[in-house]
Amino acid sequence: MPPTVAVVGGGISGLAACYHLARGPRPPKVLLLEASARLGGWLQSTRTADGAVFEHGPRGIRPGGVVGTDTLHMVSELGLEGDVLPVPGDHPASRNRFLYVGGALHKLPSGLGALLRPVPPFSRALLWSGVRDLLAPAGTEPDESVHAFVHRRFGREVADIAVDSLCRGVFAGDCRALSVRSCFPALFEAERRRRSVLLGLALGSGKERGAESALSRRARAERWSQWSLRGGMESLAEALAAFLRLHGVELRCHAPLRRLHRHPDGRWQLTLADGTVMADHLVSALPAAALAEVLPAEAEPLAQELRRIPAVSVAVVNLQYEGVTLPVTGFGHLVPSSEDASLLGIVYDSVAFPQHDGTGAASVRLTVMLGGAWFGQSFGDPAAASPSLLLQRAQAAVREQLGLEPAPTRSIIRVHQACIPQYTLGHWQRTERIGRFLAEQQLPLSLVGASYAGVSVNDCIASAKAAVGRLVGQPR
Ligand SMILES: Cc1cc2nc3c(=O)[nH]c(=O)nc-3n(C[C@H](O)[C@H](O)[C@H](O)COP(=O)(O)OP(=O)(O)OC[C@H]3O[C@@H](n4cnc5c(N)ncnc54)[C@H](O)[C@@H]3O)c2cc1C
Ligand SMILES: C=Cc1c2[nH]c(c1C)Cc1[nH]c(c(CCC(=O)O)c1C)Cc1[nH]c(c(C)c1CCC(=O)O)Cc1[nH]c(c(C)c1C=C)C2
Repeated sequence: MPPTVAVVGGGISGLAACYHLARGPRPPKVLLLEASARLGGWLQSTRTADGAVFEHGPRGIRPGGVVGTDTLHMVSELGLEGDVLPVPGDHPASRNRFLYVGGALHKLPSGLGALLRPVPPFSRALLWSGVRDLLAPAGTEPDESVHAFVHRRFGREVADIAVDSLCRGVFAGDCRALSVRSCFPALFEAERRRRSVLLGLALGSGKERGAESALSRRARAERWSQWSLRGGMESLAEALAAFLRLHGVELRCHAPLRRLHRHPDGRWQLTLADGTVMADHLVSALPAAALAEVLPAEAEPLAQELRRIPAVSVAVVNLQYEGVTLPVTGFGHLVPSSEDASLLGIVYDSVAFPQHDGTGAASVRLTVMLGGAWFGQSFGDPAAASPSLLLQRAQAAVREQLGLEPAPTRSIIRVHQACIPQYTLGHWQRTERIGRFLAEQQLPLSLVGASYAGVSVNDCIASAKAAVGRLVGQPR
């Protein structure tokens, strides 16, 4: 009898873990347990009768690097090539990103001009920040906040405006609390290797590639900045689920894991709402805090570390307008916390993916993201936040920041509780202690997912692939 591997959590990480388990030469028996009624986790797309697609979670995946190449390989294997919607390098959504500072939109600087003369909202030419980085001594701390690191290397303005906004646009987080070592490992390592971040990045290896496919070669040739799928990001979860069913993986929704016990024979006993299941190995694709709740008493030191990995809540408001024109064209804009802490930014979805506009009247689709690390102070308890207040805030921001006066013709409001893990200062020590505990106790447990080593969809898929590789003893 092949061993049984239970994968808990049916988000992209759990689905990808099942995918890599199922496609091996001698696959184990694989069982996926998901608490909710659907698979995909934060991959959530609403498709309307008129053919429009609204994303409530991720909306674009980066094609580059090992992880981006590997994801495109998986997408090819799933037969989704024909559904990929690329954003090529010369597209406005690739070239233009904006900051809303001092009551106005500013295109993020690019090109030589911006390097040599001051471009608002920055008061000095960015050349000076570059020179500072080339001359500043290397840091010696084992970790530092993203803000402190960028302030030290590039100066206060870059930290307060550009990097504050970047952390809001990726982690919905506060750059003064987030760890540079864990959130931006490439920057941290560049400084360690070459003393200067710019030098380190310029001389970095950059040659590593994942599993190539025709799709990844096309992405490189056309310099895609990101891609989506015709049916939205949720189609990736749907295609994975179809592949897994075909390969004999048992997929169970409405199956929350309540408790874990180690059976005397070494196997896990999983307590579900309607009975128990035995497994030789467990892959947890749960958020860290959810795993902490189900661990047995003897794993309390592990549970304590897991509880120290927090996550922030984000309100996602999708809006559709008819008969309006955006004042600028690009991916979207971010708002630094000094301008308005509660409003993270606005994505101009129609620019990157007009294919998702549907067949109705010419429309503009926007997504307003609110809250993040500032959710509590801005809107109170996310479990009780008022949808109408969030809608009002989102509409007001669109009016003020983009000048769109009419009321939207469609709106969808979602509050995602604890949806983006925060790698705060010292996260690397927490993950090391977690790894040590698992090894010392020889627990048949693998941890994958956004809580540990990267929040992007690519990183989640890569963490699942690496964990399965370690489990079955093969590089994958
Ligand atoms: C608003 C938003 C926008 C984003 N934008 C992007 C983007 O543009 N590009 C990008 O690359 N990434 C983006 N991300 C990040 C990325 O989408 C997530 O990090 C990723 O989807 C997390 O996947 P996961 O499988 O690790 O976790 P989750 O999606 O959280 O999945 C965990 C699953 O576990 C289940 N579960 C919980 N408890 C139990 C239990 N006890 N028993 C069984 N099941 C349980 C949950 O129901 C859930 O389905 C975004 C995220 C958000 C929230
Ligand atoms: C305003 C809030 C958010 C927006 N997107 C996210 C939040 C919290 C979440 C998110 N966005 C990206 C990722 C993946 C990161 C990766 O490594 O691939 C996640 C989790 C992609 C991304 N979005 C922006 C940037 C700079 C990045 C990093 C990758 C890249 O350069 O493409 C910018 C951005 N995000 C949002 C807006 C409005 C925005 C504006 C320019 C929305």
